[in-house]
Amino acid sequence: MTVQRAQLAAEEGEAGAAAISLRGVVKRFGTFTAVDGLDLDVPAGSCLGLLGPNGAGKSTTMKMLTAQAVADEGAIRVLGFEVPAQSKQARAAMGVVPQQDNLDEELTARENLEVFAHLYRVPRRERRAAVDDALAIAHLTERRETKVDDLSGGMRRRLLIARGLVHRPALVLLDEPTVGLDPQVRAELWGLIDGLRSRGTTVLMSTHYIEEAERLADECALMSHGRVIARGSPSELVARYAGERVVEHYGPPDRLAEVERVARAAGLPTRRTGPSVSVLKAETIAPSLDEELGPDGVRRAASLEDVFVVLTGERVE
Ligand SMILES: Nc1ncnc2c1ncn2[C@@H]1O[C@H](COP(=O)(O)OP(=O)(O)OP(=O)(O)O)[C@@H](O)[C@H]1O
Repeated sequence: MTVQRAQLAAEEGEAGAAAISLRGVVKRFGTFTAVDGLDLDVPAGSCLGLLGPNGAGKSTTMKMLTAQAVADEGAIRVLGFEVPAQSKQARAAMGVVPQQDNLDEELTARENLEVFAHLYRVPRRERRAAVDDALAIAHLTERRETKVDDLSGGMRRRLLIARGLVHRPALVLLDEPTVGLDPQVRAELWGLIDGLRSRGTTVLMSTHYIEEAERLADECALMSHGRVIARGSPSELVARYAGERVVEHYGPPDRLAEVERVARAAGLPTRRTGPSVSVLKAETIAPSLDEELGPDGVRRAASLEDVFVVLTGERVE
């Protein structure tokens, strides 16, 4: 596919076209390799959740897509443009919502969006409608003349997202969109992100909140040590790595160690959660093994959190 053709396909959200493609991408900081041969495609029109523990390389990956960081090796293509060589064009076509709130507090919600509409070269006669649309998407129409300083934390976050949408990009990058927010504000933002997805905007969202990825992403790419170690829809990942059910055993440390030993000898994955050990893929446990594991297990449905912990060896927040 030619560059122009790929670009058109990605911009039009053609099924199967990759809006983002990374091949063999490496990023080093001194002797430390933060991104280690990353291959990743984000199909146009989908929402991909980049999930991983702290330090997995999610933010560095996002930064390389906007050329804020430059890869040491590999190839990156965003909406058909090569990055960093054509990063100016790529940045003009995508919306970026940063983790840090950098709104202009002295300006109103509307003025903040107007500045960006101008920066993103939205034609003058279309600017007003573009700003109005972005305000409406973020449910901020009634607050258009409110100074940012007087908006609540949740409203500011919605305005930050609206600002990333004002030039009607085909692709939006969201870096940890709800980090540190209370549950109510998080739920509001989830509604907003869900709306983007249903309008066909391609979304790449980094997060370390499992629930966020589970709730919003068509697919999750689980990152660890700078690579994607598993990818699929949340339900596919759960089925593949954790099965249908989990049995959770509570007890003193030696009892937990015993459960782990027995389960692992039978080839079943396990995870530790504070005072308990969970045995995954419990639906495959034969009656004799069930007896050996003991009657104290509590059964529950397997979750994406189980997958995260088993594959990354990390705890979740
Ligand atoms: N500018 C830098 N200089 C040196 N090391 C860096 C730099 N930026 C990132 N790193 C290191 O690279 C690794 C990956 O960082 P990155 O921020 O991409 O991870 P992350 O998955 O986004 O984690 P978090 O959720 O904590 O942001 C970390 O170990 C981090 O300390």
